Amino acid sequence: MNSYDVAIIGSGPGGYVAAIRCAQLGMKTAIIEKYATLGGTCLNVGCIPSKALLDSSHHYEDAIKHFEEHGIEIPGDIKVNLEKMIARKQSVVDQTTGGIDFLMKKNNIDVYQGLGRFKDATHIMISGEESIEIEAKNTIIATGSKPSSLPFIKLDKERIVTSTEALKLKEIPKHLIVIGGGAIGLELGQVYKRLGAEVSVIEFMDRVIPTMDAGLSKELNKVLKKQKFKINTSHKVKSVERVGDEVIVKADDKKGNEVEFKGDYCLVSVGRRPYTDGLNAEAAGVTLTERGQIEVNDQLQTSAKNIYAIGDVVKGAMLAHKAEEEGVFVAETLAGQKPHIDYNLIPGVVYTWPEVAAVGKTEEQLKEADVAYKTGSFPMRALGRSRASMDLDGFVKILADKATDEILGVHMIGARAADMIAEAVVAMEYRASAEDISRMSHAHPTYTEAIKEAALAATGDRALHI
Ligand SMILES: Cc1cc2nc3c(=O)[nH]c(=O)nc-3n(C[C@H](O)[C@H](O)[C@H](O)COP(=O)(O)OP(=O)(O)OC[C@H]3O[C@@H](n4cnc5c(N)ncnc54)[C@H](O)[C@@H]3O)c2cc1C
Ligand SMILES: NC(=O)c1ccc[n+]([C@@H]2O[C@H](COP(=O)([O-])OP(=O)(O)OC[C@H]3O[C@@H](n4cnc5c(N)ncnc54)[C@H](O)[C@@H]3O)[C@@H](O)[C@H]2O)c1
Repeated sequence: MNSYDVAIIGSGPGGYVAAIRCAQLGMKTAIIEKYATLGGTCLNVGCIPSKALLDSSHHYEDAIKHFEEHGIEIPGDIKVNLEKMIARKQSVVDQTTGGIDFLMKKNNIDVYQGLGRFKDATHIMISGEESIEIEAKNTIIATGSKPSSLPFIKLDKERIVTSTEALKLKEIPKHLIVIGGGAIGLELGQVYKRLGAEVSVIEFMDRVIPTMDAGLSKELNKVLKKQKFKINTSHKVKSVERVGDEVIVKADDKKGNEVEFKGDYCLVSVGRRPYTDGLNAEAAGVTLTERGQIEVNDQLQTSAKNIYAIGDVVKGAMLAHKAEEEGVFVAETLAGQKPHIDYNLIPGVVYTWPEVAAVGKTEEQLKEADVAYKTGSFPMRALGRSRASMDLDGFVKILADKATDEILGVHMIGARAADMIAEAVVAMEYRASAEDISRMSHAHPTYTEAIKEAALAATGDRALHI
């Protein structure tokens, strides 16, 4: 029987990064993945394919809507070849997952394909083409998550679909009904909106992206409406039914009146659930929470001392970079180091256009905690860079401690906000004040000048370009 210092179950961003770090630190490492390709949700049916389709659909939208104003004329019709678009997405996925195979080989990590199932706390059965057993001194559970749904919805995966199927539709919906106005609903909704679908979003809460700062929700809502999305907030879906090629969704609005939506496809994007099916966690003495997550302490250690859990299957944000940080954290803990993760500084991004990005506390959280804070905002439209690209929507908002000026939260919506948020993370990691950012030179013309201007605004109303 093969024996390892550490075995990792699941090869998503949590698992494969943990494996690399364990191998770097000299541990004999195995990784177990039930699917034929490595990379988990993120690389196969999540972050990467969704961004590939967002990119392609963005090019198409630019071509049909914006090329002309740039003085670019294309004779004849511009058409979408959906099959080719989906094939390009798949080739991006294949290259990326192939890259993980390479990294496993480079780091001498043994890869097992098959479902990992605990026999006890130090033995794992792997049922793939043939069944084998391995021994592991330590195990990291990184089994991720699956789409969740509502109890009354029958997902037929043809017309009533989750994100997994929405990444490979065979036709552009005429009318896509999206249940859930979070990251998945809005990102994939925007893909099909750009390709020509009518898109209706039905959101239970009173705003889209309800966990982010309310200012971001408001601005995104405004921009999406301009893009002709139909947004229905404070709506409680009560039935979803397929009739032939039609999907009928019924919901109650804020006043309790029934509203009916008829479309040809329905995307159910109401969150994801931790995935532990087939793991036999209890045989290893690993307990789950009421919500089905693996229970862990602050060291990400489960109720079994030699077993750790990371990523979507434990508490916290369901994000690839959070899973990665946790993978490194556990590997370094096993090596006797004292790593640290500041969960307050894990940024959140929604890859709509304009992009939405944030780190730290929202205004709502600061109010709730009774923290005295000040704000500085700057609109993207006041930047020369934004005018050059005609990306005028959005703003940067900095929240800083009223007494000390320390930055407590940064919230932005605009072109390339996903990349810009890294500046705020660095600043907050070093506990910078708004004045610190306001005194740093930002290249001109860039979108990042809005961060400097917002910092100036937070430091005594000193913004220069408004
Ligand atoms: C459409 C979509 C878009 C997304 N976009 C983003 C984004 O832009 N940015 C971002 O940060 N996050 C994004 N996410 C979320 C991100 O994909 C997850 O947070 C991330 O994949 C979690 O990583 P993980 O390693 O915990 O688990 P996963 O990536 O889910 O990987 C778990 C792996 O474990 C395997 N597994 C499970 N059980 C077993 C078992 N018993 N034996 C063997 N293998 C097993 C699974 O097959 C899977 O491959 C997106 C998700 C979706 C669905
Ligand atoms: N850009 C990114 O980082 C990215 C992209 C996609 C997914 N993800 C992650 O994947 C996970 C799943 O994404 P998601 O968009 O499905 O979840 P989410 O939690 O981001 O959004 C789900 C939305 O559905 C709403 N909702 C819940 N129940 C509802 C109901 N009965 N009727 C109507 N609306 C309802 C919620 O209020 C919420 O706005 C999230 O944790 C997210 O962080 C991240």
